[in-house]
Amino acid sequence: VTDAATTGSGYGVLDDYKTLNTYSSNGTYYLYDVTKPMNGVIETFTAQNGSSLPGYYSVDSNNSWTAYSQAADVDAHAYAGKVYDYYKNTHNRNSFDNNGATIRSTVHYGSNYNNAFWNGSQMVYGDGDGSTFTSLSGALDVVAHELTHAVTERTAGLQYQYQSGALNESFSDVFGYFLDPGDYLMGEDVYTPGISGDALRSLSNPSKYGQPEHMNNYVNTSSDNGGVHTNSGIPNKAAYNTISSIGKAKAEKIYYRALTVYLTPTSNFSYARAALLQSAADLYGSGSSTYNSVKAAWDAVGVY
Ligand SMILES: CCCCC[C@H](S)C(=O)N[C@@H](Cc1ccccc1)C(=O)N[C@@H](C)C(=O)O
Ligand SMILES: [Zn+2]
Repeated sequence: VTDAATTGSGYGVLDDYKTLNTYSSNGTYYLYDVTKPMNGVIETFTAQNGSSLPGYYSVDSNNSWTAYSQAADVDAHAYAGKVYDYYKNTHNRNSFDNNGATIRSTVHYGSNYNNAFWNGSQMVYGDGDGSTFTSLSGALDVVAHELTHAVTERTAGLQYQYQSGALNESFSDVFGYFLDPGDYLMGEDVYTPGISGDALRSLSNPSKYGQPEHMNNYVNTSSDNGGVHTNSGIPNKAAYNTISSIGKAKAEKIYYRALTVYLTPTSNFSYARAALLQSAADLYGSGSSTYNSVKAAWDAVGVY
């Protein structure tokens, strides 16, 4: 029996229809995408609500991925492909290692697991408990957040603690916005399925969801690796200030350059300001309005 790349279809977490890059072998279909250039494979697994990784290939008998239990698999696979395409088409980066590394996701991790993460090798998504979250792969900004951790790990290597950790989190949120620019909200598509209009975080209004948005309100804590999900509100607000003044197209070039050229494992907020200013100068000139907008964005959050 011949093995072949195939096109399947199915429904995502929000019951949205989509086509899928799949693979058929011996009469079974796999969420295994071989369509990317330079052999960058994208593959999706299920942990079947266990906690061992990667678990089992997500499979289907007829390439029609329509079961409710397959929705998280469908979105993890489709959205990983979208994030791959973004980094390739916008930044000419071939996967998170810029060398065609296989992008692996596992869904249905754990039981009622209200989170998603990059474990150093792959992306992992819980199904949520149905109240705080629904399946987290159902949001493109979540998938972009997690895959950006992989890019960060292979470039700046920002240590996941205190200010460098808050920057690590912020860059994941900011690229989550670049993938899902309809609003400045984070996770809104999968957060509190019973409540509309809310989100886990907001780039434009961090304080609405309990985050500081000025250095004067930096939270000194040892919990959550030094408050990485709290203090990310400060660089997130600076990013909102930047994007709203210079636009997405320029902002994403500046953010990608800072992440891949200037930031280091121990960079703090002040260094991130300098890295973004240098990137703006490199790309648009040191006296440019773009440069001045980045400067104003960080002045406004009290980081110099
Ligand atoms: C397992 C240990 C914790 C890992 C934290 C991962 S990287 C993370 O930051 N996950 C995101 C998921 C996300 C992303 C965008 C939008 C919504 C939700 C996150 O923010 N997790 C929150 C719930 C947290 O860990 O506090
Ligand atoms: Zn994260």
